Amino acid sequence: MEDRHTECLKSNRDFLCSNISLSTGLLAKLTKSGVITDEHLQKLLNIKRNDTTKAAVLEFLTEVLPRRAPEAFNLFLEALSKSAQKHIADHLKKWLGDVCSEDAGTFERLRAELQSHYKRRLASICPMPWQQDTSIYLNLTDVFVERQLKLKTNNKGDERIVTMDDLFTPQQTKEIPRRLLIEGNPGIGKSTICQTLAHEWGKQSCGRHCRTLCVHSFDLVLYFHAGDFIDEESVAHAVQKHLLPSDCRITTSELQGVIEAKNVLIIVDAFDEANAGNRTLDRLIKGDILRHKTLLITSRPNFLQNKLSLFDSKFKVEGYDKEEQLKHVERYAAHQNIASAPFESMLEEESIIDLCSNPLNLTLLCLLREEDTQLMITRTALY
Ligand SMILES: Nc1ncnc2c1ncn2[C@@H]1O[C@H](COP(=O)(O)OP(=O)(O)OP(=O)(O)O)[C@@H](O)[C@H]1O
Repeated sequence: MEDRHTECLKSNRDFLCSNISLSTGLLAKLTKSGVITDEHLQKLLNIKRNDTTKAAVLEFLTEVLPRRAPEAFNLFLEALSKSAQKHIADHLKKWLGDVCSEDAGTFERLRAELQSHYKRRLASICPMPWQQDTSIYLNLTDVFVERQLKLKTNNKGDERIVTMDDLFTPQQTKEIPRRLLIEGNPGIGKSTICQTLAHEWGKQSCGRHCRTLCVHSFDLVLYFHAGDFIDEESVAHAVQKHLLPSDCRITTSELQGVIEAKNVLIIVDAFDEANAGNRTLDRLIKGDILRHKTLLITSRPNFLQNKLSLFDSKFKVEGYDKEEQLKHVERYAAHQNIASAPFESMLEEESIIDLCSNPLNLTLLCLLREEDTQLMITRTALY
């Protein structure tokens, strides 16, 4: 039986014990629809005969009904309605309706808070976060270059190139992947992929990601750095501390309820930076908690070796190809409102050609080139 139905029976126990009549009509309907077996029937009749109807109802509510299949609750309501006890079925339905609308209210508030958080915090990229004072910000939507990923298709090392739109597409097993891993070298664009996914979701509409099972198919997207889970006993605690404003009055148990009930994508960036002693993250990856939710982890290579088998889909993100390099510099130039020719010629410069396939290096080279278009960029200038 579903948790909310068990909760409903528990919260209305007094009312039900005082009001239900275990009539022959009700018992016959419960037996016919398979809510109770002949054995249950005999037991309930014995209790009713030797004790009271209340005691038999209590046995039914606590020992029988909660252990039956998920559909048993609705069959029970149907049996009540058809045996002249419709007012009891209506009472339970109303209780459920009230609780669901409370949950819906919490969900809507949480969704709105997260969307506004992502819209505010993730709209720009800061390519040099270590330079706090003179930080340069680039508009994510303007400069983002769509990435190709390599999806591992078997254990022999075969791979297939996919786009970001294919991230959540079911692979061989035809089941929606629940544990996804993206690995890639430093500066290759893992965090930017995560940021884009959360930011796109925050924008509410599908936009260009509408062709497949995209990020908008999730009710909620929870976007974390791996370090956000350190010392947090649950995902709900991490949401409250890292994703919500401190005056947002959604309790951790409300958060837990919404996370359990909804279709949630949990994005965790930079496993390599904060995996030691990170118990909640470990439990998430193993599926000890929230195993039916979708978890997307990013990491530099070789940090998840003993956990690789836990992932349904494994992707690699590698350096830019020539076309992506060109897009990167064109978008950068358009963003800064300057001609792209000097940036395009930079891509052909012998001394730095190998550096241009790394998005971080290429961004820094663009910043250098913009500072002084006469500057002949050398590797030394970059470092
Ligand atoms: N798809 C992209 N489009 C445009 N710029 C990008 C893209 N990916 C990365 N960049 C640029 O490269 C920089 C570094 O990328 P990012 O932080 O995503 O790399 P990373 O793989 O997470 O690195 P690390 O492992 O060191 O954390 C970004 O700040 C951004 O300037």
